[in-house]
Amino acid sequence: MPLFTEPLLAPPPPLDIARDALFLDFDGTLVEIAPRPDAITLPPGLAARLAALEGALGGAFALVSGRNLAELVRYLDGFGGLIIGGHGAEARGLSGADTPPPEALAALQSRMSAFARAERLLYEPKAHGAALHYRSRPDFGPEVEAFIQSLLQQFSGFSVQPAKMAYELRPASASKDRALARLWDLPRFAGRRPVFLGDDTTDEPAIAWAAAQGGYGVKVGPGETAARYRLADPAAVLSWLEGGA
Ligand SMILES: O=P(O)(O)OC[C@H]1O[C@H](O[C@H]2O[C@H](CO)[C@@H](O)[C@H](O)[C@H]2O)[C@H](O)[C@@H](O)[C@@H]1O
Repeated sequence: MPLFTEPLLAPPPPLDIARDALFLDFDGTLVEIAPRPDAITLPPGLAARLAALEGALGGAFALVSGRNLAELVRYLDGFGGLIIGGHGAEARGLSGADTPPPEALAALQSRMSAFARAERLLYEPKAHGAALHYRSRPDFGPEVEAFIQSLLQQFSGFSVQPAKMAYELRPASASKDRALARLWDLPRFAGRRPVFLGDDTTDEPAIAWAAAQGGYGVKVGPGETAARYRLADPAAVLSWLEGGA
């Protein structure tokens, strides 16, 4: 008898463009995970495809990522819609939504960068935090986590954000679900049902938020989740978005 360690979930029903509001994560959801953050390969015509989707949804669409907003804007040149970056700390298209960077940001980044150099890790500075990637040293996760936890004792205003082969520190007040709750007041979302697609731990609060508003979440890839549906990978996401799942 097979032993299932995670819920078996069906693919989502087709998107209802007249009724749904769509929120998409970036890394691992639209774009395959790569060895380094700057080594991703964008699916052909991604920005134009997102722009078309946004139009079809009457603007009820946003990209919601942990990445720096500036990077997302650069990768998606040609898509002019709503973007949430920095795990909810930054926004394009929503005035007054940006979280001020925590006061201790520069000191914190200097400690993380020095640790990365000493331990041969990849350091990723962010506008509101920073990440330590240990993909090149896959067994080193516990040490990275312990170091990140130790920083929490010394610098206030941050929360730990686990990511795929990485640990990040982000502003404690920023999260994807809180950012979505702010977006949700925009007139374009009125009367719609939120649908959130994501692949990682940072996406689970947003998945729960979508369900609490009467919508649903879709987990991309394997792993435990509160989502109602699952798609295997970014290729399956793109196919579903184009009506082919
Ligand atoms: O919220 P997301 O759009 O999913 O962003 C989460 C983090 O994604 C990036 O890191 C991850 O993807 C990299 C590229 O595939 C990969 O090399 C890394 O191991 C993953 O953790 C990004 O670098 C982070 O800033 C995002 O927070």
